[in-house]
Amino acid sequence: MVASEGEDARVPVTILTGFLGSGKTTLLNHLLTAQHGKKLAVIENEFGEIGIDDELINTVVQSEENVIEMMNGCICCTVRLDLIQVLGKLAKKVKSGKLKLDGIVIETTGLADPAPVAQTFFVDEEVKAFARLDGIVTLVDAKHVEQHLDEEKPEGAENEAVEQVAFADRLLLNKTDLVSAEDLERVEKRLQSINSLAPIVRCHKANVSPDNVLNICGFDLNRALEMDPEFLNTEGEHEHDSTVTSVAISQPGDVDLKSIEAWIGTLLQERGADIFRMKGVLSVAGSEKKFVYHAVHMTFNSEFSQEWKKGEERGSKLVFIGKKLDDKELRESFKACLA
Ligand SMILES: Nc1nc2c(ncn2[C@@H]2O[C@H](COP(=O)(O)OP(=O)(O)OP(=O)(O)O)[C@@H](O)[C@H]2O)c(=O)[nH]1
Repeated sequence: MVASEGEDARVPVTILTGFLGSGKTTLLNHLLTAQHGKKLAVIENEFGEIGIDDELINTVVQSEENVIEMMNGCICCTVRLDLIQVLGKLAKKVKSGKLKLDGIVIETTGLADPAPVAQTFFVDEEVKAFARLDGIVTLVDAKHVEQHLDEEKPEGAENEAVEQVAFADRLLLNKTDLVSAEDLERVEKRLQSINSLAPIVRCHKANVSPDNVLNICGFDLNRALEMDPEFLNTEGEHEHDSTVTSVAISQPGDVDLKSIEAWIGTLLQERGADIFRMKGVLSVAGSEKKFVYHAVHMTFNSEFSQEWKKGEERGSKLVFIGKKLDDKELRESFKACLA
């Protein structure tokens, strides 16, 4: 597409944010399968040292059609330079005519503050010339958001859930099936009290029209500066709540389904308040399919999904994010479930 005079020809960028388990990957899967005719590049960022989200993105759409880039680590701190690099790589391909791109979607980790990610699009000259920040879209888990907004943080640490709502250009109030109409009203009022400008779209399974997410022309630098006068200060420090940590387990071989179910059941019951997020792709003995599970606090979902491919090494990957996680204990109790 050739831009007409006055039109911004830069690639629009959407930052997808939202607390752990709010539905970002679910939305991404919709965006990648919807018939909008746009070619998107997706940049995935994960907290924790092993990647698992790429497994959770519908492999059908992980085709040549879409460009998926992975980055591990916290996007708002250490991996900012990686982000600039990934964007630089995309810019080069677009410039040389190898790639035509209608949009870039950056999925941040559930614990990221979107402001420093947004800042990248205003302070790095090369990035600025190639891409424009179109909007910050924040997924909100209707069932758990209040608990995270209310959370007392250690001195100096920011509340990421609040930042994510405050910086949103659009709020997608997801998981409407898990709460009552009164709860929804109350949550909506709470969101408006933090951010009165962002329109709120209610949804189930993050099923919204791509028009609600892509090319919304939502980001306004002046508003960002009003909220945070230090928005463009690259030296600015921010501190995460260090009591929230992650444990990642990667284990070759098969697990026994019954033992795993019992183990997860106990964790949900006994640790559901402290474990914000669990997810895993497991190799279950006797099954040709991958066993995928998700938990957001005590809400649990699991299914046998895609088949193991021929020649693919079978094994399990699990991630836990939360408070008071005991690395050693989690590993040992998981090992007891091996087949
Ligand atoms: N009941 C219900 N579950 C949902 C809804 N949307 C998403 N989920 C489930 O919530 C879980 C988390 O969804 P994800 O899309 O992985 O969330 P996420 O924000 O990408 O999670 P992280 O990347 O770990 O922060 C999955 O089991 C989803 O199937 C919804 O509207 N209702």
